[in-house]
Amino acid sequence: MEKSRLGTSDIHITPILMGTWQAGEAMWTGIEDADSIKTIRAAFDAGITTIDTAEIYGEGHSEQIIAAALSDVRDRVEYASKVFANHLKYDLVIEACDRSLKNLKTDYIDLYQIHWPSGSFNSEIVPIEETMKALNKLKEQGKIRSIGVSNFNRAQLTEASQYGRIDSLQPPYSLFWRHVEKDAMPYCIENNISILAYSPLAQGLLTGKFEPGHKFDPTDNRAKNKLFQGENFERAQQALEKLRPIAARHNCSLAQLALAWLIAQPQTNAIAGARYAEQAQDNAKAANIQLSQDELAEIDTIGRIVTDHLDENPVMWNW
Ligand SMILES: NC(=O)c1ccc[n+]([C@@H]2O[C@H](COP(=O)([O-])OP(=O)(O)OC[C@H]3O[C@@H](n4cnc5c(N)ncnc54)[C@H](OP(=O)(O)O)[C@@H]3O)[C@@H](O)[C@H]2O)c1
Repeated sequence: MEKSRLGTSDIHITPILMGTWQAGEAMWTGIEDADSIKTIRAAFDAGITTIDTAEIYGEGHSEQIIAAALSDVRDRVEYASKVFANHLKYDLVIEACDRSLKNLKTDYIDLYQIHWPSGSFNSEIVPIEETMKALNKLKEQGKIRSIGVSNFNRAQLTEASQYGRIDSLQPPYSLFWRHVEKDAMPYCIENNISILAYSPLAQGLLTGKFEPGHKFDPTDNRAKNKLFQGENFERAQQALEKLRPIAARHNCSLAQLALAWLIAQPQTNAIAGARYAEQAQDNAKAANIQLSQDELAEIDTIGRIVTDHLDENPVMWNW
């Protein structure tokens, strides 16, 4: 898989990243640790070398699973982890990073991201200058190789950039939710900041596997995702019907088509979550699909059937 530079850093990342929010028994997804380890290893074997995690995913369990899957190939993978909104004070950032290093069984994290802006989830307000000071210190010490932010809007990203180099933004971004294009994306393009899109399959909706009337298990948080409800869901089905012939022309799945469209957007890489090895393998193949300019424009228009009717992030509850 051809890698690209992360921001202006000397790190190179794959266009499809492996998302590990779902990894392991600590999460609601009901996946056994051994299966998550196999899934992450399958992603690596399929060419995905950049792995996204966070201290809050299973309270460090996701990071431990990544270490179990990939420690023997550490020099061939890039780890991206995150510090949560309740750990943004100087000392807490340093401690959180040390915990993540221990969980990941490594002495450096390639990309360390602020997961949510201070104040999110009722966390204490911490000036961004203080958090950036800690991140710059960690970078100086070689514990992290680059700094990123997630769920920041343009104003927050601009402010954080005053205190140090930001190499990536991780926003929710898919064919069905494109708010970042109007907000922070132009700033990222001007300033050479990579976009690492999360929920790129709209939590699985873009795979086309959910039929009308689908009922989620009550423990599945997607039951609260507005894209899976009412008119949004109906519009999504209309859009998916229009995408099917394009996918058929490329002999690919709808998931691959949605990811291929996304990674063709400026400076954009996609963090695809996968519960099973087959899903990770399927997603990795999206990197080989070449869409023409006409097809990109056609897919763009189809996506608007859904996204233009949404006025807030449908997957807001997510981590
Ligand atoms: N920064 C943040 O605040 C934030 C927030 C959310 C996520 N993330 C990151 O982004 C990653 C991805 O986001 P996400 O998990 O929310 O959404 P996603 O990647 O859009 O969807 C992932 C889900 O789609 C289904 N799926 C994936 N590939 C498939 C395939 N090839 N065929 C069929 N089904 C497939 C799986 O669910 P089922 O098997 O259950 O159907 C999987 O759990 C996370 O793992 C995490 O690393 C970050």
